[in-house]
Amino acid sequence: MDLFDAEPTLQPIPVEDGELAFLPQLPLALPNDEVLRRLLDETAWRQESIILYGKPVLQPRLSAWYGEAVYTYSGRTFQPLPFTPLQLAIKQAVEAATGRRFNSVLLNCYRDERDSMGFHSDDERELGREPAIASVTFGATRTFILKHKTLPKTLKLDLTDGSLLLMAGTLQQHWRHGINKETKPRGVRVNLTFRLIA
Ligand SMILES: O=C(O)CCC(=O)C(=O)O
Ligand SMILES: [Fe+2]
Repeated sequence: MDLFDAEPTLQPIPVEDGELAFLPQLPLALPNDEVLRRLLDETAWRQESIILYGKPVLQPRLSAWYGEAVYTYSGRTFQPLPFTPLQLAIKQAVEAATGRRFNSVLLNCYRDERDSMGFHSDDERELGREPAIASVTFGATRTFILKHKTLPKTLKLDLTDGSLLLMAGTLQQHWRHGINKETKPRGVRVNLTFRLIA
C-alpha cells in the first residue's frame, strides 16, 4: 500500500458484537448540496403507513425504494423503481469505498427535526445473516443511535453531510438502531441505505 495515498478510507468504529466503519466524506463528482437537491427533486417520495394496533399510521418521514429487488418489511411488499443515474453514481462510490456490492437502496427523507425512524434491526431474511448495509447521508446532521439488544450499551453517531456509515458482521443480530425526533431545529436530511437483497 502507498503510504502517501491521499484516498480516504473507511475507519473502523470499535463496537462489540458487530462491525461499524465510517468515512466522513464519500468521494463524489458532485458537491453534496447538489446531490441533496437532486435527490429531493428526482425521488418518487411517499409517506407510507404502517399498521399499529390495527390502525394505519403515517410514518414520520418520506421514503422510496429503488433497485433490482422486491423488498418486504412490516409485512408489506415494495416494488422497486429502477435505479436513477445519480443513485448508480453514489452506489459505485459506496462499492469502491466499502469493497461490497449492493443491488437496492432505501431512501428516507427527514423533512425536519420532527421526522424520525423507530428503533429496528435490518434483519429481514432476504438480507442474509450478516448483511452489509451502507448508509449515506446528505443535508442536515442527525444523531444515529444504536442500542444493544441484551447489554446496557448505547452508541451515538452524528451522521454528517456526505458521510458513509457501513454496518456489517453480526451488528443487526445484536443491535437496534434509530433516529429520534429532536427539539433543536434541523433542516432536511436524505439518507440512503444500500443493501444486497438475495
Ligand atoms: O436515516 C438513517 O440514518 C437510518 C436509516 C435506516 O436505519 C434504514 O433505512 O434502515
Ligand atoms: Fe435501518
